[in-house]
Amino acid sequence: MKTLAKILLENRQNNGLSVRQLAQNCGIDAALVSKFENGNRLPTEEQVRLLASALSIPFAEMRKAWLAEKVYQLLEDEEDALEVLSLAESRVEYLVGKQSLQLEDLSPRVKALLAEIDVLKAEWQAKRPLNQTQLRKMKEFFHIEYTYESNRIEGNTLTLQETHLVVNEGITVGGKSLREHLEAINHAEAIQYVEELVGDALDFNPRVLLELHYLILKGIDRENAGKYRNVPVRIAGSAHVPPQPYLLGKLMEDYFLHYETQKRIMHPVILAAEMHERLVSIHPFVDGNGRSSRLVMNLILQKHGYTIANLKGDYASRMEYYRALEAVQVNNQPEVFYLLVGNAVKLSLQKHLEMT
Ligand SMILES: Nc1ncnc2c1ncn2[C@@H]1O[C@H](COP(=O)(O)OP(=O)(O)OP(=O)(O)O)[C@@H](O)[C@H]1O
Repeated sequence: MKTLAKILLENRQNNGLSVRQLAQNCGIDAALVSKFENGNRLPTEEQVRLLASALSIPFAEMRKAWLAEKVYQLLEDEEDALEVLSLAESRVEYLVGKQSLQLEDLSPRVKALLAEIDVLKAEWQAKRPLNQTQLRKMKEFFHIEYTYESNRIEGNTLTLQETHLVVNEGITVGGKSLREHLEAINHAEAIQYVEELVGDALDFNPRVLLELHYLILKGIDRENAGKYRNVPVRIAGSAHVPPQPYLLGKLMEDYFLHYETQKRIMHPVILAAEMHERLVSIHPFVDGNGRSSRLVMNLILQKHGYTIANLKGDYASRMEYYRALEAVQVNNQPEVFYLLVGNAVKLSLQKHLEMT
């Protein structure tokens, strides 16, 4: 890209104008115009507008060169200029990258899956109201399965049956650590909180996220439960490096802003997948990011009338989940993750329908 100085000089010469003539045409002092052309001074935005008009250059084009020059001037003496630029770039991508994603932007494969899901959802909703005992039993079944699988992703070794005994019967399982017991109990409590929110006017917001995280780490990590991290983190085995802690405040602000702007635009399944992926990619907590993000996804899904999407914790499924996250983070390809979440939503609706 040409510098602003070069654009000015070349366009003035191509227009057959002297510096004085150009200065007269745009009402700017000739000495100042010379400084702009030499790169010794940067015009104001208004001066860029006047120069663009006098030289018949589209203002938007010239403004881009002007903004790039401003960024350059800001960073030219910085030792870590490239690193700062790449951090700023990821912020900008995050802000504008997918903001306008709408149904028509999705691939035919994702759209077809969403169409199937919405047929199933309509069938599920047509079953309402379900018998209360039946509903309670179903919830008990799916909540335990969800706690089991989500904690299994995290490395918890309780079996499905043991998870049931710990959560529903209050039984201690021999040979399993206190932490594993607490993880099961905490996750079940966090689902309960999600359930309350589903029936409540309160929408997903920063306080809800911190509360969910607090419930996940309650009694396990008092120092970090319900708090954003203030240390850098790495995700084991992943090429994705979560942002430095000093960026978290702004990133989380953007995260919730994104939710507010997209919640009435995006398809709910895509919205839920995105809020999940963005949260684990930012990785705002020292621990418990995956479990919290999966709960956020399920809060959004259930608020829109879908059933709990359960990502499985067996080795192959876990690898598929991590690969799908990396595809978004490293290659900016969210499709695989949308399909993964979409398939989990579809399976969940099918299982719920089979049980009615
Ligand atoms: N590229 C990636 N590869 C693997 N995991 C990733 C990646 N990006 C984000 N993650 C997320 O990081 C989570 C692990 O982070 P963390 O240990 O803080 O969460 P957790 O809730 O304690 O554990 P888990 O999510 O494994 O249950 C993964 O579950 C996944 O959701």
